[in-house]
Amino acid sequence: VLKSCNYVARLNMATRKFSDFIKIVEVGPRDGLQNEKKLVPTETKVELINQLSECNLQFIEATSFVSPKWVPQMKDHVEVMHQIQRKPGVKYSALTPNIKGFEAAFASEVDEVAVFGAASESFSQKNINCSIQESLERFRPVVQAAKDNNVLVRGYVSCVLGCPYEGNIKPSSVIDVAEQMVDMGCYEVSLGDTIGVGTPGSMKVLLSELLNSISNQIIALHCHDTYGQALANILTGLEMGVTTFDSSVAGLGGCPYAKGASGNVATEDVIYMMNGMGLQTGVDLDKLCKVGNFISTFLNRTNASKVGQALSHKQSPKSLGKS
Ligand SMILES: CC(C)(COP(=O)([O-])OP(=O)([O-])OC[C@H]1O[C@@H](n2cnc3c(N)ncnc32)[C@H](O)[C@@H]1OP(=O)([O-])[O-])[C@@H](O)C(=O)NCCC(=O)NCCSC(=O)C[C@@](C)(O)CC(=O)[O-]
Repeated sequence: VLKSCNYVARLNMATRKFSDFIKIVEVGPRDGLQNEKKLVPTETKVELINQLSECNLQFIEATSFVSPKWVPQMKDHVEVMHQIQRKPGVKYSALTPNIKGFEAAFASEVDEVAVFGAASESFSQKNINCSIQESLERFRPVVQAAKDNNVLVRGYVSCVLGCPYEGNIKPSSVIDVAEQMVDMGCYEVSLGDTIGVGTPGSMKVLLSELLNSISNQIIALHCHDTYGQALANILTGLEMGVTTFDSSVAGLGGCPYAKGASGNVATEDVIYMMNGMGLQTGVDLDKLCKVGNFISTFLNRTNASKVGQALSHKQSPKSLGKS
């Protein structure tokens, strides 16, 4: 206990923050499912989101209002938003690549939207069919329309630590896109290690440069776990004062336009680590493990969360992972 208290004290000193609350953005229903080859029935998506809401997750990315030709799995975005049971206090968000997506998302009463760009030209072309600069021009009216309607906008930057088409990406390319997103009015920028190639070394280099111009309080990390580095990268972010992390129940996920990328870091694993460090997320790990088992069973695959696997063999996980 003493050790973790010391850690939190050091972390607070490093971050000049007086709170030990960590914001978790659950992206399983969107990032987790978008790459599934077989269409997941709308009722299963709705059930997943409802169960996640019961775990006290406060931010759930529910779907994306993208072209059904590009990502068929998300084509039931309207139905999903209409059928979920909204739990008071939970923010349900969606991706919106353009104004058409924003208008549909707004009509479906999303609480927040996210625009998504990249630090790699090739990935931008493959994922959203335009250059980085064109994408930023396309996001501007989305952010403006959202502002006019009091909807918060998050910005994603993909490929911050590597690109499936271009390899290494310079921090300056990430910073350039992130700064433009902040300038246009995004309240938070999530840095995506889309193919999970980053290490604490490259994460530290990126954040050291990026945090010179953007506050750690508006940065989120979105780590895929392809090379098993996601928790280590998150810890690096924590040590540098980042307090918002994206994750996906049961480690589901991958991007349809980033071949070979595995799922996001599992939410269960992140919560277990935060609990062990004495950091607060408010998330009920016991319930979350059950949700991870539910969706893994539905998809007929092994639960990719280490914690989910370990705890499904124990009787009560409640006392575990606590400092
Ligand atoms: C951006 C576009 C639309 C450009 O696609 P485009 O083909 O250049 O767009 P367009 O404007 O020429 O329109 C083509 C067709 O799409 C329709 N359309 C156009 N927009 C919409 C919309 N919003 N909703 C529904 N339909 C739409 C439009 O109406 C038209 O329909 P048609 O006339 O041919 O019947 C396309 O490339 C697209 O949808 N891409 C999405 C790709 C995607 O979702 N990727 C995964 C999410 S990003 C990710 O996973 C990374 C992240 C965020 O997790 C972070 C990380 O890990 O790095």
